[in-house]
Amino acid sequence: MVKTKIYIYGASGHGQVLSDIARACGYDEVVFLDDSSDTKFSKDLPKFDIFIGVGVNDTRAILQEKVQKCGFKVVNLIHPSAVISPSAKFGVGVCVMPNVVVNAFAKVSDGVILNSGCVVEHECVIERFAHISPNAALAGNVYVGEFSHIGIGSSVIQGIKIGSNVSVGAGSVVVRNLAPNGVYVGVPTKFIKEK
Ligand SMILES: CC(=O)SCCNC(=O)CCNC(=O)[C@H](O)C(C)(C)COP(=O)(O)OP(=O)(O)OC[C@H]1O[C@@H](n2cnc3c(N)ncnc32)[C@H](O)[C@@H]1OP(=O)(O)O
Repeated sequence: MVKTKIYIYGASGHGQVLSDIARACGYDEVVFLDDSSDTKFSKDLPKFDIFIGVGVNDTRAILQEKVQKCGFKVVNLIHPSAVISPSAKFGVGVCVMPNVVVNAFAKVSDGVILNSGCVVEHECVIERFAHISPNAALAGNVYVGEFSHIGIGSSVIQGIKIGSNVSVGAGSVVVRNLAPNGVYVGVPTKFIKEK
C-alpha cells in the first residue's frame, strides 16, 4: 500500500491539531517542518503535499506563497466531522476543524482557518488568510476581509461587512459593519484601537 505523507510547516499547538486532522483525512505520515524540528523547509525536499500550520495570519500567507513558488502543492485539511454544503467554494490552504458547519454558497478563500465548531452561514464570504475562531458564528451573507480574526465565541449578525485586518474580541457580538485595521470588542462591538 502506498503511504501518503504530508508536511505541516509549523509545529505549534495549531500544527499539532492539523496533524490530527491530516491523519483523520487519511495521511499515514505527518512530517513537521519548523525551525526547531529536525527537518526544516527546503525547496529541495521531496514534493509531498504541504499545509502551513501557523496561526498568525500574515505569516501564514508569506509561508504559503513561499512553498507554492517552490513547487509544493498546498492542500486543504477538512475534518470528516465538518458539515459542508456542496455549493460552498474553497480556495487552497484552508483548514476546517472538527464540527464546523459551512452552509450553501459560502466562499472560503485561500489560507483561511475555520476553527473548531464555528458556523459559516449561507453566502458568507471569507477572504484570504482570515481566521474564524472556535464557536464563532457568522449569520447569512457576512463578509470577512482578508487577514481578519473573529474571536472565540463571537457572533456576527446577517449581512455585516467586516473590513480587512480587523480583530473581533472573544465573545463579541457584531451588529454594525466594521472598518478595516481596527480592534473591536464587546456586546455590541465597539472600536477600541487601530491595529
Ligand atoms: C484554538 C485557539 O486558541 S484560536 C484563538 C482564539 N482566541 C481568541 O479568539 C482571542 C481573541 N482576542 C481578544 O479577545 C483580545 O483580547 C483582543 C484582540 C480583542 C485585544 O487584545 P489586546 O490588543 O492585547 O488588548 P488588551 O488585552 O490590552 O485589552 C484592551 C482593552 O479591551 C478589553 N478587552 C479585551 N478583549 C476583550 C473582549 N474580548 N471583550 C471585551 N473587552 C475586551 C480589555 O479588558 C481592555 O480594557 P481596559 O483598557 O478597560 O482594561
